[in-house]
Amino acid sequence: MKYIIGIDLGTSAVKTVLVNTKGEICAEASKNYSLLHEKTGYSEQNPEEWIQQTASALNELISKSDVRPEDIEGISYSGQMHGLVLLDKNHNLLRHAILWNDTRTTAQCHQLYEMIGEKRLLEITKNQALEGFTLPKLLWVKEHEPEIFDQAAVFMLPKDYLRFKMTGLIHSEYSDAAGTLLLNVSEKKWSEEICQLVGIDISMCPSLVESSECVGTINEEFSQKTGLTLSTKVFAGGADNACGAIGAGILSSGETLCSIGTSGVVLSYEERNDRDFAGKVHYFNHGKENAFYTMGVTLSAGHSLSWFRDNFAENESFEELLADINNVPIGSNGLLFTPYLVGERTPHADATIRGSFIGMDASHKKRDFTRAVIEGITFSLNESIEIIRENGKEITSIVSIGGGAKNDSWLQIQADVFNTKIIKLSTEQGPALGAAMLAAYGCGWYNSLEECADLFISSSKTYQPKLENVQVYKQLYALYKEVYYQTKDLSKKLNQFSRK
Ligand SMILES: Nc1ncnc2c1ncn2[C@@H]1O[C@H](COP(=O)(O)OP(=O)(O)O)[C@@H](O)[C@H]1O
Ligand SMILES: O=C(CO)[C@@H](O)[C@H](O)COP(=O)(O)O
Repeated sequence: MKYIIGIDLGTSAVKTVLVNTKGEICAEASKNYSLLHEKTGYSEQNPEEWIQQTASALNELISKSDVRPEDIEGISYSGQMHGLVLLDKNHNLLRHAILWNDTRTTAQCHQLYEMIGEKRLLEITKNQALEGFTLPKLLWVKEHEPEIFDQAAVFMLPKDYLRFKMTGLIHSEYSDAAGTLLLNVSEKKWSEEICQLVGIDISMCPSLVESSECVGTINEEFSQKTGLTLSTKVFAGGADNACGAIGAGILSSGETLCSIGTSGVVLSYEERNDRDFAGKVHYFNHGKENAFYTMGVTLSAGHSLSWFRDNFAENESFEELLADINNVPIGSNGLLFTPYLVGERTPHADATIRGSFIGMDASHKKRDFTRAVIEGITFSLNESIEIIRENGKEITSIVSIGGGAKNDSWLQIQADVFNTKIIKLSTEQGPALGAAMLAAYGCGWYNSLEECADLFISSSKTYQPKLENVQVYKQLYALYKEVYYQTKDLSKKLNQFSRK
């Protein structure tokens, strides 16, 4: 039997899966790492930790599976998007990675509009200038750490750095490059025009390949660290949301995904490279060749729940914390939560907005707060669904993946708030499975990703919207949407008192 490995370099952990030719998951191993929040709005990670923890997860994966390393034919990647990794000319790291949920770059986003023009930026990249994207981070380093920027020879995205450490070779691929604001999304090439206008040398951009392309094999150093053989083929991989979509079978028009990890994402497949969403949702290249997707992002989706648990229910598992939410009525007894812990992306591109509980009263218990957090995250994702629907998409079913798809009550809440059927898959491995599928397809096991999806993916349960719940949620959702406008200015004023 032959095997492939999928690696998902997430924000909270690296997850690895070993899959056989029948699409069966034979082993899983995961290792956590930390987030560094040195100041309000900052979010960084040490890329060396990604490498150490991936090596340790792969070691565990191989030893517990008992497969012969020479039977592992291919390996591929999914990675948290947008993070900036900077290397010098000898390919040494210059600083910690600045991550997708770091919001220090509001000034650089304004500068980008001044240098390029909002309309032209949108024409080339299909996206707005948002704090989370890579180019504003590059400009921030240029302005605030010139001594580091002067040494920078190449920039990389998180999983591309991991692949580089495993092969010694530097590449980028379209699905992740799309999230940098340096890619001409429809023409699939780095934009010389943007590089020139913002003063970035285009040689800093790694060469581009397709997600399923073989870029090399495992190098000596990583083989020694993990037990992988030098003959295992390495495929480029994709952005975590592209891989999440592949791993959920979102491979043709009309298919939509909801992924609740640290962030929350609503993603809809697009065949064409020329649709105009006016930057209201992201428009990126898929991991499937010449395909695209639109996507709305809630920055703190799962993060809001883990923040709540870590601070107010420290010793409880997510299962324990959520056990009681069905004993709380829809609307959490008059409590609303907005999940703006680190600002927001869709539909409000606003780095200074902060979260709130509205409607607290003396009768509220912890379970009311817990349900309010779950409902608030789901309302926020519904704002992205609303934009996609308003632009002519009919959404009649959504595949739900990520940590947020582990809980039955939450899946029913998604069906009721989104007013559509929700499909839960039989494996929880979304992006890691998508990465494994890229390796399986790249190895030539199947003629297409679709053929691979038929074998690898199956649904385990569906959740239908309940009409009476849908009606109540519609009223609550209208109130939820008002909270942003009512708290926007307050958040700005409070900002001066936040931790610097
Ligand atoms: N059993 C569970 N029930 C509900 N939510 C969960 C559960 N387990 C994890 N989560 C949520 O999922 C999030 C982690 O999702 P995951 O997809 O593993 O994240 P990432 O890929 O961002 O590292 C947690 O922050 C938490 O909010
Ligand atoms: O910024 C985005 C997408 O634009 C995030 O979705 C990141 O890609 C991180 O994802 P998770 O770690 O939450 O899966």
